[in-house]
Amino acid sequence: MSTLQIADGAVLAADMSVRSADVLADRETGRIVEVGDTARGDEILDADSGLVIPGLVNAHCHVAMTLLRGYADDKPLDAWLREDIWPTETELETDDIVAGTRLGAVELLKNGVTALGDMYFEVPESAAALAEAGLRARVGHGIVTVGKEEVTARADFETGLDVARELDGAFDGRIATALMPHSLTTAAADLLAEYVPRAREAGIPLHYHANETRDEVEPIVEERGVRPLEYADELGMLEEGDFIAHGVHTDRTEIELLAERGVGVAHCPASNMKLASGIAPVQELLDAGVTVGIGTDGAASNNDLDAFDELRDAAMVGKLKADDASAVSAPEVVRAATAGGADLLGFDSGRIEPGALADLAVIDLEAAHLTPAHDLVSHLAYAVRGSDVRHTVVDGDVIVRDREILTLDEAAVRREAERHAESLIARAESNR
Ligand SMILES: N[C@@H](CCSC[C@H]1O[C@@H](n2cnc3c(=O)[nH]cnc32)[C@H](O)[C@@H]1O)C(=O)O
Ligand SMILES: [Zn+2]
Repeated sequence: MSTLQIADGAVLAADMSVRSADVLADRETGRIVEVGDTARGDEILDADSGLVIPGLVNAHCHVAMTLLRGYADDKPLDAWLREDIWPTETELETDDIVAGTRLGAVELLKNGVTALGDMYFEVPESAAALAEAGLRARVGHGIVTVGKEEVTARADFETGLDVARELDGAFDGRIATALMPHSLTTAAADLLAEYVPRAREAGIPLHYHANETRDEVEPIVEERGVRPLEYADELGMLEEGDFIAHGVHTDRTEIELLAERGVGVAHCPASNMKLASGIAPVQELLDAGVTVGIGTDGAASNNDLDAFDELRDAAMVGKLKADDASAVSAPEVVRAATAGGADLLGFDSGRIEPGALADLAVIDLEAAHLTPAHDLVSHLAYAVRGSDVRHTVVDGDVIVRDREILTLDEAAVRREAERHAESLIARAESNR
């Protein structure tokens, strides 16, 4: 057994209590073996004056969209996708996506994110880039059929099913998959009816955008006479292990349906604010027993991948929505961003306890904005920033040490991303 000892820090336990302890991880199994006064490990990671937390889980993202960061802002979802994002995305080549994914991976890992849900295209290559950077991810090919011929639409579903089958468990289990139809309005009903059962046969869960905007809910209600999640249920798209993104405009019946089916929600507060989509009823979801995780969504609707920002946004808008300052409390958001997200993605992480995956982040508490330290859970929810992350560990391997990423050359990654972003935009604009 080769071990990593995260030494001399305070540790956040699953019950949200904090105590001084060392964490010992086995690098072969990638799991935590001991929390307490451990014997010396083979390698020591200094966590003095630090808080060891489960690595944050970014439950819903389109990582390679870092290339489109700041390219199109200040528009509602539908216009933003149709006028700016989709026309540009048609120009994306595999190496653009790899460059954007590496850039996103640097940002995520340096901000203490250890696992994510990623919906995009060129998944074999982007999943490899994520895993090689050191991230754990549940990935899928985003399937869109609107505006496509039947053959092309079907081919998109085939690609989605193929990558989900082929990549599940790849990279020593760091990569898991899902069938990812883009949304209930952008993926055709007849093809969903055909492919969802095929995913089930292969034991593949589903992930899709749902109830994100009002404009998405109304056409389904008008055309089918049921709420979007009832429609999803008719298609067999609400089974345990599935998770949706957003769930902003969900009514009581839909919330109960999610709870009954054991389907979780990746809440993306910044994206929902920026696109003026609305505010998800997070406290109601939690009260109903729905698992809630937190996601940044893509960098073009956020515009960064700092999961700590997201955690704070989730707490803030959760209170506004509930009209209650006690709603979406600090412990609740911290749990959502760690164990909640891990449960959504189906990873055995998000909790610091023996047997759990050793996916961890160490927060540097020596900062003016984190002084005094009355309550570290409060700090995690309201005061910590991504830049306070000192170390990040995945599978017991140190990926970020003293704010430096060890798996990638950050300067080279930034240069490459800049180059790909420029050429992508130039190609897209010359087509207009
Ligand atoms: N294969 C599809 C692409 C789907 S990937 C997932 C898509 O979700 C888009 N996206 C990013 N953020 C959001 C959001 O908040 N809501 C809905 N879609 C989004 C993203 O730009 C990307 O086009 C195609 O052929 O067009
Ligand atoms: Zn999204």
